[in-house]
Amino acid sequence: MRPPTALTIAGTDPSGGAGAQADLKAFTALGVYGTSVLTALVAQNTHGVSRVYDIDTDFVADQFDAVLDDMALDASKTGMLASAALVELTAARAERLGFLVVDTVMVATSGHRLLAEEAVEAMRHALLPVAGLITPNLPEAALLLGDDVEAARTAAEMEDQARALLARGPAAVLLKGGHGAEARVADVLALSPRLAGGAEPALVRFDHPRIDTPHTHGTGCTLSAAITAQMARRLLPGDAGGPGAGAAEALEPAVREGLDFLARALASGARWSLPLDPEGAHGPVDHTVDIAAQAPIEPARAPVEPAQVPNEAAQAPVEGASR
Ligand SMILES: Nc1ncnc2c1ncn2[C@@H]1O[C@H](COP(=O)(O)OP(=O)(O)O)[C@@H](O)[C@H]1O
Ligand SMILES: Cc1ncc(COP(=O)(O)OP(=O)(O)O)c(N)n1
Repeated sequence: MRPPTALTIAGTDPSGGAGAQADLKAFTALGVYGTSVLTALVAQNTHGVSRVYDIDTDFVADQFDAVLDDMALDASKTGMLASAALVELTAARAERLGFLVVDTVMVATSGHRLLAEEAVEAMRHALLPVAGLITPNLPEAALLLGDDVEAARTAAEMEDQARALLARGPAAVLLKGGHGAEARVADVLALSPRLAGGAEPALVRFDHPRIDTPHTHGTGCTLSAAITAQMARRLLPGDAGGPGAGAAEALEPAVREGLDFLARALASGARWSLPLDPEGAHGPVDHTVDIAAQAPIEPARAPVEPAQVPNEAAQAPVEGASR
């Protein structure tokens, strides 16, 4: 038996909240076998990115070969692609990636560039046309539409931009509204006519309460990975390659369940205090939220309160703890 299998093509986050680490956690949490092709090594944590170490394009190609020569993929997602060369390398392999979710990562919340400026054009002409779903946030959607386009501010503008992005070739667009400030967050899913099975694009609006938390590091990565995992679980071999009947039926529920998973992970992560210095930190979401709910694991020690950290207190064995 082959389990549902997915690939993330992404940069790293050693602190575990974003990038390939977040993607693999989300795949695992949702019962999907995760594989990875790393595009850049990023020194970052809940306070931001300090350094990016590029990986040679030919070594990224070798990683693709290692996975694709060995395993069949139901779905894949891209995160940080770093350069135009890596955007094009990925696009050239699209046919073998299963249903392809493109998270159009460009700039980290901390302001660090994760995609070279000149690579935006490669994303527009090479990757958008081969994507099953793209998941831009508001600033990314504007930039994909043109260098002088402004981010959408209203629901009507979001719908217009989602439709305009569909015209660039992806089978579907999820325009994420997390960057607004309203009490409710709205995301718009636009399905191309070929996916919606009609003459016009179909629009679905997802509206949910904004969770009051500073811990939003990796929300975009986690959402796109959760949708990828849901597609991998739903698609039969043969469905994934094009926006056929299987993908059309699977996509809306996959997006809905991906958003629900993220909402649970955000709500649970809101109670965490991982950063040693909480001032200005954006902690991760809780990818284990469902696993912990299904099979509660007895804590090996009492939870550490922030005041006990650092460092010796966190490392000293807690009395009565079994490890
Ligand atoms: N505080 C929040 N409460 C609830 N949902 C959120 C919150 N922040 C972000 N989201 C959701 O997380 C997803 C990613 O949001 P966004 O911040 O727009 O993208 P990115 O992380 O790529 O910049 C979206 O679906 C958005 O609705
Ligand atoms: C390696 C890597 N890839 C992507 C991101 C961006 O993560 P995202 O989920 O869009 O949100 P922030 O972490 O920027 O809040 C990243 N930081 N690192």
